[in-house]
Amino acid sequence: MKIVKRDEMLNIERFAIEEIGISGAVLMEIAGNQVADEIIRSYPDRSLPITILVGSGNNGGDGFVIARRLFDAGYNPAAWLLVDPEKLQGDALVQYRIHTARQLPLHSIEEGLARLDEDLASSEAVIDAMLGTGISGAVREPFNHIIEMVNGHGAHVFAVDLPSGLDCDTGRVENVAIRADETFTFALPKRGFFLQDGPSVIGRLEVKDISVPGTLADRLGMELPELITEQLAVQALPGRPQFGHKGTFGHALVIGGSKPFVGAPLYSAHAAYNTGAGLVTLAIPEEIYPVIAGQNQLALIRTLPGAEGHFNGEGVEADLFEKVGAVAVGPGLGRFDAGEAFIEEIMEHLDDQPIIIDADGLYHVKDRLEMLSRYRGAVILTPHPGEMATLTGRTVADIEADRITVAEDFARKYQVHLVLKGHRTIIATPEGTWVNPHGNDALAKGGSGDVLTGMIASFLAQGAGAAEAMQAAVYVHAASGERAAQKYSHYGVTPGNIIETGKEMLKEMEGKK
Ligand SMILES: NC(=O)C1=CN([C@@H]2O[C@H](COP(=O)(O)OP(=O)(O)OC[C@H]3O[C@@H](n4cnc5c(N)ncnc54)[C@H](O)[C@@H]3O)[C@@H](O)[C@H]2O)[C@@H](O)CC1
Ligand SMILES: [K+]
Repeated sequence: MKIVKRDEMLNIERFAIEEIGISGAVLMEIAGNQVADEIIRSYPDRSLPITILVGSGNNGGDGFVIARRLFDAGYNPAAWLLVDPEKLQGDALVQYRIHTARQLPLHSIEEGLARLDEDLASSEAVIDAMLGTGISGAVREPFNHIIEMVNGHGAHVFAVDLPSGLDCDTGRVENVAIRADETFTFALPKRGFFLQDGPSVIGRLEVKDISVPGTLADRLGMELPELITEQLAVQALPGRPQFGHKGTFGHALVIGGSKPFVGAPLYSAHAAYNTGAGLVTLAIPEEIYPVIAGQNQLALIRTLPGAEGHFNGEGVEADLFEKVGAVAVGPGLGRFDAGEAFIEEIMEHLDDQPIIIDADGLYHVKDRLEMLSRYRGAVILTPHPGEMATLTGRTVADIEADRITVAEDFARKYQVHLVLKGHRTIIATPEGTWVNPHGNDALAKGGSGDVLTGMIASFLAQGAGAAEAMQAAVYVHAASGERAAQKYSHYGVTPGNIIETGKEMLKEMEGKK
């Protein structure tokens, strides 16, 4: 499913209205019906107190449709028009006229905010049809006060298209925004849901079909980021030939580890093994061999010479890469003087196998990005925002302000594949962009990134293309975080739990393949 900005959504809708010939009022009718149906499904009790907040634009028009449909279904919602009816235009005015012609009850803002607050205080559900994609700037009076009133009460809040106050494109909340429990968005998910404040105000997101399919975006030649869904991840997952042997499923090489970071390469190697790699080799500095050997029963171990608890940059020889299908360098690597040259040498030994560069591996390539552009195979970088700041010379705040654009620009400029981690991970490649709506705070722990790296390496070794391996791994990793938090609490999830739960996710996914 594609993700859109305001102008893109408007262009698609304009095309649907002008070229396809489905009128705006019809779209509004479908949109309002879709939300009303959800509310009726959620609350079969017709006596439930519901307040509907209707704004001045087409988002308010949707609110009129919802109100009418709920009255027709036997509910008695308190519908509040929050602007002077003189200000209504277009399809919203059409809906207002239908509402009044039907002689359905309608409260006016003239009755005062105190009276509205009484309705809000006694409501079980509030429907926010105040502001949608058309918002510009900070929320103005009286909507700012009304939003604070809604957020101050405990009712279940349904946002229509988007929570009022959220910017559709940037995900920024300028002053206030509705904190929705559920957002029913129309046609396509909006970009702001996945950026900045978006994820914390949208609640559960559901995309409602309003007869404006995403395929219209293709017809208009729009290149849009795509949402990572289970279905997409299932397709991306490499196949498993039934009679394959360990060679069929590839050999992943993980290069990393140092005295302070012994666990990191182990997590990567174990994640690779537990997601299907045929063979995993762990290349570590010789100094940490005893600790690693004591904790590892799965991977083959290769030691390289070290100094002061790190690699010393030597010992990178051709046989290390024999029959290796994918390489991950960085987990637990740490920083050492020869780091830059070490990674350069690794890349020189490779033919065109995909290479993932993670953690301090990223630090060591920050001044050698052209080397990455020149590499014959796929280069996958997996920075968190801090590492992305190091790679780009920008601030973390800059990166977080528009993660999608930052990731896209970097991937195109250096012709690399990027997993920009964080709350709503972005995958950007020279060919396309994907946004991951899954994951939670349970993943925000040391070791979690090492697991992700291992999963990507594993899928690459099993023959997935770079973009597919990233999509499948990002999905499995994030969805496992969500699933594991249900079992072990958000506090208690460990990277090991992510690996274990990842197997449950894979079990479900292979059944759908
Ligand atoms: N265009 C279409 O074909 C469809 C649009 N739909 C609905 O239409 C919405 C977009 O409608 P509009 O473009 O009319 O925009 P909105 O209804 O989102 O908002 C525009 C109105 O809000 C006011 N406004 C803007 N910024 C404000 C601020 N900061 N503080 C207070 N008031 C502010 C404007 O004066 C204007 O009256 C979508 O979100 C969706 O809900 C749906 O009915 C489906 C079809
Ligand atoms: K809204």
